[in-house]
Amino acid sequence: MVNTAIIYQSKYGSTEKYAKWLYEEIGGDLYKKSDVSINDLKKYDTIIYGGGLYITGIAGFSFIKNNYKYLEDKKIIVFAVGASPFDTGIIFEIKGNNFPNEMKYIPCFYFRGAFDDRKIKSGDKILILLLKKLISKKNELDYEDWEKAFIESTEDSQDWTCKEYLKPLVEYINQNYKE
Ligand SMILES: Cc1cc2nc3c(=O)[nH]c(=O)nc-3n(C[C@H](O)[C@H](O)[C@H](O)COP(=O)(O)O)c2cc1C
Repeated sequence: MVNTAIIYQSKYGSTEKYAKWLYEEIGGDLYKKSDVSINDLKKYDTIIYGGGLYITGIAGFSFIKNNYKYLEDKKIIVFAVGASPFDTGIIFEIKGNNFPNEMKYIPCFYFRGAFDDRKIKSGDKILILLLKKLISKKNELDYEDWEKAFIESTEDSQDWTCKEYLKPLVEYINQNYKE
């Protein structure tokens, strides 16, 4: 798809992996969020934004939210990458936590990422300790999905990234946006 920009923000590489796999599948132009300005996006019909999940927020998504008025005439698709296992409620949760009302119609996809304790940056190490402390004060039965996955995945290194997860997104694009 020539007229498509895939933009991503990735801290530890999972979202980047999915963005690159997607680029291999559908083409277009691939950008790190830090390398692109809203002006650069004027020429595209379709904008696909991907970001890692950090304490339920999609990394860098304010770039899309804050510039939404310039993007309203475009087709937008969002994907998020996190440690939580996939279930049908997760898209609802991600949208609830990240999408303002006027953006709720935007299609959103979720892919499972990775967690490697050895690669965690020092700022995140402190955050992880604090989060673990907070979460562990709750009754295990009350854990949100991401909290459960967070506690389990931070015990060990895990890599759930898999190209197959992209299938629903690629199918969606082929069905709806193929020129
Ligand atoms: C401080 C911290 C907070 C996180 N919060 C969440 C979260 O809320 N939900 C989730 O599913 N995964 C969470 N994760 C896991 C990351 O989303 C996961 O490692 C993902 O693969 C990161 O993608 P990236 O490497 O492209 O940034 C968190 C990880 C860290 C280090």
